[in-house]
Amino acid sequence: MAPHAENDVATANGGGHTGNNGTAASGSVARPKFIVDSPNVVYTDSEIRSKYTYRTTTVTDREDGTRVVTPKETVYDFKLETKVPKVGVMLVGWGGNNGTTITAGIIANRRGLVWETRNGRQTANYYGSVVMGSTLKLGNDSKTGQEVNIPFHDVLPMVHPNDLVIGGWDISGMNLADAMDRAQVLEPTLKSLVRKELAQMVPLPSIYYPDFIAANQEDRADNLIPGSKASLAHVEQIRKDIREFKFANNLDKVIVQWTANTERYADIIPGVNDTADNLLKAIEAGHEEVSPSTVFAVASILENAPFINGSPQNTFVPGCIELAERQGAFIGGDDFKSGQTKMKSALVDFLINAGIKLTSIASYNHLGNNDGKNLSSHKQFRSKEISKSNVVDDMVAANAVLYKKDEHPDHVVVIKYIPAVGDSKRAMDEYHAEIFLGGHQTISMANVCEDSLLASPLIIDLVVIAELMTRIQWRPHSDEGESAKGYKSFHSVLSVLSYMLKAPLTPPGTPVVNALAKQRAALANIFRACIGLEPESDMTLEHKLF
Ligand SMILES: NC(=O)c1ccc[n+]([C@@H]2O[C@H](COP(=O)([O-])OP(=O)(O)OC[C@H]3O[C@@H](n4cnc5c(N)ncnc54)[C@H](O)[C@@H]3O)[C@@H](O)[C@H]2O)c1
Ligand SMILES: O=P([O-])([O-])O[C@@H]1[C@@H](O)[C@H](O)[C@@H](O)[C@H](O)[C@@H]1O
Repeated sequence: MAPHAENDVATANGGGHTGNNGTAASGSVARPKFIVDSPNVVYTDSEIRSKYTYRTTTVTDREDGTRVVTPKETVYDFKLETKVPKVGVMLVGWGGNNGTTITAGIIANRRGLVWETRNGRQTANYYGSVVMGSTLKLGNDSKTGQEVNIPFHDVLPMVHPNDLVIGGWDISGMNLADAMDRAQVLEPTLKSLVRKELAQMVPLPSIYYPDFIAANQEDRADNLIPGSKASLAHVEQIRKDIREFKFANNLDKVIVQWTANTERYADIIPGVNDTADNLLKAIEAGHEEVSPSTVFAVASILENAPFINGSPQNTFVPGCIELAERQGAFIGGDDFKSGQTKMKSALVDFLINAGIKLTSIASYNHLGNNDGKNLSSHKQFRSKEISKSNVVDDMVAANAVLYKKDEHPDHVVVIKYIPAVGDSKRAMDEYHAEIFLGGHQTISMANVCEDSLLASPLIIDLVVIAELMTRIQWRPHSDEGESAKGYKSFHSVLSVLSYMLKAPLTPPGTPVVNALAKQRAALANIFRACIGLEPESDMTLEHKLF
């Protein structure tokens, strides 16, 4: 049966319809990687529309003590624009270790560079990016029954990172080639191949409010927009920068991502940053408690450019979240989850779900890059300590067999600055647990994390997925035909980005999920729903019931 197509708008393409799950160069429609043959999926020349039945289970505890479990079905209509736009990404902190590394990495991939290393010839890749380096199970082969897995990037039409236009701001005016040298992350042979291009790239001047980052950063601050506290002029300058970057590069969309230094937490002050209007007034009044990252977030929201916070500070004060909701703009954060914490969330998920009672986590690391230098200041470290500590909370709270209410493992986070190791962070962790009959298990782990080489691919994942989310809309299922009525975007707070982040920001009042496997499953299954596919349950009944 030919796949369902509305009004035959889609033209047959080798018998199939020009369904559009593929990858496309920016601004074009991709050839299909696959088509979904279902009455619940409609392909047009510009959209994929799916009718999706979302199945959950509600639990009700009756007064007589009976617990009643009720399957529940909600039917949604999803609509995905399949044209892949031309996208730019503006990095705040572009001249830093992550900013220079991701810029060089995209150029290396775009040009297919190969360079000599002491281990032999190295070809550019996107390893460490879930979008570019991992796969998803599509289904089982109709003949052999074997799993069919496809590149994650192919499940829906997504921007290819090679097509991203990169720019941004930095309080340091150093060009990207010299900043790449300063970062001391990349092999000299690779640097020599991209140096000429990076030397042409100079970060835009940025805002610098000294009290928010370590005093030891002052010597970098030579590329500044005048003014040492929040102002509407700062918001307008950043908005202007975004518009001009978009125009100059003929972009359809711009995504703004904070990869600048970790700031101290901002105090949440009623009347200052508790509501959108108060925050805007506080910025106009130059209130000392409005941080540079919040000013960037506000400017991005007002330009309807998705803003993602790759650092742990509380950029998204309540007024900022309310502003994003009011403007229908996307925000996401906080704090890239790159090495030690990603391992922690996977290991804790495994231990607790194996019924092993984790009783303590000692999480130490030292590093010698500028991030570590900034974190050597207590207030900035405190921001990171919070994001690195809360990552186990949901997994512990979900297991009342092991943990009494409010009981949780001891957990300490230590970060030390040792310049000698540079960007090559040394993480050393000890996980101590109670096992059967009073026994104990102790897992000691050394994890050398090349911090920027682990974090930079996450910048790609965050940008590509945030952009994709701007092309997905939903509505409660309607039989009123496929008019555009009633569709709306996902909530402004993109909790779907949680897999890449230590402290996932979620819509106010909704739960935070840190379990790594759950985060990835949510991402994959939401994308499957957009093409009418059921969540991957891994039940494989086809291999059990015969
Ligand atoms: N593995 C990782 O690298 C990793 C993981 C999680 C989070 N992070 C966070 O990502 C951020 C960047 O990490 P990095 O290693 O690239 O740090 P970095 O210090 O090398 O780069 C930060 C850059 O931001 C610039 N900067 C500071 N304040 C600014 C402002 N107000 N406007 C514009 N630029 C500003 C600095 O000049 C510097 O170039 C840090 O906050 C870090 O905590 C990094
Ligand atoms: O993601 P992760 O490896 O757990 O955490 C890292 C920390 O271990 C490191 O000390 C810090 O400098 C990085 O910014 C990053 O936050």
